[in-house]
Amino acid sequence: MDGAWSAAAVRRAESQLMAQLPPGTLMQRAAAGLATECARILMQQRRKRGTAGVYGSTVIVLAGPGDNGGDALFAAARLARRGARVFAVPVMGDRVHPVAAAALTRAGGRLVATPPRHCDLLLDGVLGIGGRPGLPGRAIDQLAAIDADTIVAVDVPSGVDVDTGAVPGSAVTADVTVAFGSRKPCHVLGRAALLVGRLVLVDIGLAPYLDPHPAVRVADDGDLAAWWHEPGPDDDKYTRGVVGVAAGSERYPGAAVLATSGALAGPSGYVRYAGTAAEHVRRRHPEVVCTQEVKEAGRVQAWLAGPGFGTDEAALAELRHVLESPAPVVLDADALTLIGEYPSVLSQREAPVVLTPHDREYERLYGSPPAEDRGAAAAVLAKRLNCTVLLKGHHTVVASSDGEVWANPTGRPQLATAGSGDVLAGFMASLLASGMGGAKAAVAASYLHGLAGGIAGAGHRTVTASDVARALPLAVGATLTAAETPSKRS
Ligand SMILES: NC(=O)C1=CN([C@@H]2O[C@H](COP(=O)(O)OP(=O)(O)OC[C@H]3O[C@@H](n4cnc5c(N)ncnc54)[C@H](OP(=O)(O)O)[C@@H]3O)[C@@H](O)[C@H]2O)[C@@H](O)CC1
Ligand SMILES: [K+]
Repeated sequence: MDGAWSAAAVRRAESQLMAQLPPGTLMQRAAAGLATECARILMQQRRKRGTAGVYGSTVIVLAGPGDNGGDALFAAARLARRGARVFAVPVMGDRVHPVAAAALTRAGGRLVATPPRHCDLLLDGVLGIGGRPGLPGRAIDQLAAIDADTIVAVDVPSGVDVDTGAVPGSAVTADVTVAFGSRKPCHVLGRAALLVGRLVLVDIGLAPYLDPHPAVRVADDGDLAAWWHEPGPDDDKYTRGVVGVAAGSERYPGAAVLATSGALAGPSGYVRYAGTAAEHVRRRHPEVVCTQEVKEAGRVQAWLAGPGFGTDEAALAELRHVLESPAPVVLDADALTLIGEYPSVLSQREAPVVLTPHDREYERLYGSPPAEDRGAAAAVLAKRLNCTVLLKGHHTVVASSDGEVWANPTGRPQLATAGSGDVLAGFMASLLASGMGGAKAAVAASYLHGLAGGIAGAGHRTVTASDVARALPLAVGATLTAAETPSKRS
């Protein structure tokens, strides 16, 4: 498991590490890693666009008053020694890291009030983990005036709320963010995560000192492999888990087809469908056993209820039947609307429930839209309803009722397509049926669904929900293989 640590947790780890090192060592490690990445970017730009490599390139630094500016200035000094023309602009009066500014000047860089209008690379060293949200006015003006081929944020895109990923004011939009020691929540949560661009982690030796419980957990291939239930020689279709899908209607048969596609792509051995779109499901998936009603479906190890299901009395009655079962349940789409209207139907429930709201559904359940701190927003709803909550978005968040928050690292815009959520919900129910716990199933489903979106959309192809369902087994295979041979994943 990987994670993202709050600014305070990073500072605690940093002070333990620094106590054992000569002064300035950590900043030099950070600056060296940053300069290496900048040099790589400049070389790539030369190959692609025929512009300068490091030698002869123009680099502008927006330098804030603290150590973040220090990192940027020391890295820029390294680039200046390799022949880059470096201009550093102090953006908070004259306050800049004095030792780093002197190092830059010695290397041939210049501190200026007005830099060139165009540069090959702009280093955002305005604010790091000591920054409050928002940017100083001079930084805003410079960002508007400078045309940069690539913007590299130092540690975090300046202006974001580091611990929550909220972006209440102006902030830098980076092409690449070079982060030191660990991810911070802003790299994986909320609108801030959209400003990060490609994230590069520089190892500065902090890992052994970080709290084992990060503020936000981030799953990796190893977690997925550890949680996955591989069928053994004694398994049969029942022991692998039976998943029940209560979805779709005469009006929305597609939701039933897509949700069962998702369920069939998962690890369970048997998929039952209960609902009025049975004919459509049977035609598309002859392996699914269909009934008209939940009551007739027989035993299952996990249910999905909700996609395309309707919100009328018949749907409410079916939802009640699902919730009466002792099996874990995923509630999606129309089931969330029904829970918002009749919250008492959840109150008797003891077996795990996973809710999968997008923002409007969240509002129906919670009474107000999710806060900009989406990790906290998911966690308060999870606690109130004693459920796991998967809050959908460009960076999906999962919160368990005991306060664990996970950010999904694999999401991508291609997944914002009709029916994609039905596939996700069906797949998640299959993971639950195979014995995975509520939060793990939600985390694993969003992780693999994101990878499947990438596989289906490779080569910038348009992606449909059916494509995502077809790509899910490939995503599973790639993840389990990569976990065995970590170097195989590019
Ligand atoms: N931790 C580590 O492991 C390592 C950390 N390292 C680096 O240190 C960075 C953290 O540096 P840092 O603590 O000096 O804080 P930083 O973010 O540069 O800025 C604080 C200054 O900004 C000001 N200020 C704040 N908000 C503002 C606003 N909205 N608008 C305007 N001004 C604002 C605030 O002034 P104040 O107003 O509070 O007086 C203060 O002067 C970290 O991100 C990483 O890059 C690496 O070198 C090595 C390993
Ligand atoms: K920064």
